[in-house]
Amino acid sequence: MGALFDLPRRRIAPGAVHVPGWLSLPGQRELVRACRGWAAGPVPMRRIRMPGGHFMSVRTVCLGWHWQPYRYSRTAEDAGGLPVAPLPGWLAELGRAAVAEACADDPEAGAAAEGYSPDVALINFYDASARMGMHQDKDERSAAPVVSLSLGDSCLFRFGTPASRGGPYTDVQLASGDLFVFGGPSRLAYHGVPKVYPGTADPELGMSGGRLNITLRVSGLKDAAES
Ligand SMILES: O=C(O)CCC(=O)C(=O)O
Ligand SMILES: [Fe+2]
Repeated sequence: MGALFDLPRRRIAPGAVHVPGWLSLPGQRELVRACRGWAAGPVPMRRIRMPGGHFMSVRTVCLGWHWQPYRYSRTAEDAGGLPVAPLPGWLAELGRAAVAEACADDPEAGAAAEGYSPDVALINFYDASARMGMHQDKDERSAAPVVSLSLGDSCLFRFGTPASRGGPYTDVQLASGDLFVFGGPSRLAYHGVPKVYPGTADPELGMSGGRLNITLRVSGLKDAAES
């Protein structure tokens, strides 16, 4: 990589890398602005209703493909029925750079990163009391890594293994600007967000509170084979 200096990079599990401070403050501000726009529609940011009837505490809006438990579609049947907004090219490009950054110690994985082409983004907003239970990201039909970008308040991110929801796991603090990539043997690892730390964001960020998380994914889906 042509980085000016080496960012600290922590391997959390095989295929899972945490890069603190990857996004600059101006870069974070730009993403926060973009998230505001996406949250406004055409598909509104909403609480997802789970099959058991309860609603997630996190609010979510999608780009590229709309996710609801447990499938992707091009239209938001559970949120007004409109077509989901496209995933902008610059965001896919950012995802490519993220995978390259995470793989900087691993030339083979780094070469594969050049072909990384995410077509789904989930944008999650956490207020002070929101959290996300342990789950796998497994509705994609691709083994390509998931890229996670954090903005706003810090959180506790719990990262386990693909084998069990119950652990063992590693607890990581994700702060604004942090990158987390999980792929390879960790692609289907259980993970969740048990806690957000209110008031920890830089006031310069332009968020009045809460945490945003953007995950970029490769759906592996084609329009003709929607599921
Ligand atoms: O908010 C996070 O850091 C994780 C989000 C997540 O796991 C998901 O959207 O599937
Ligand atoms: Fe997830």
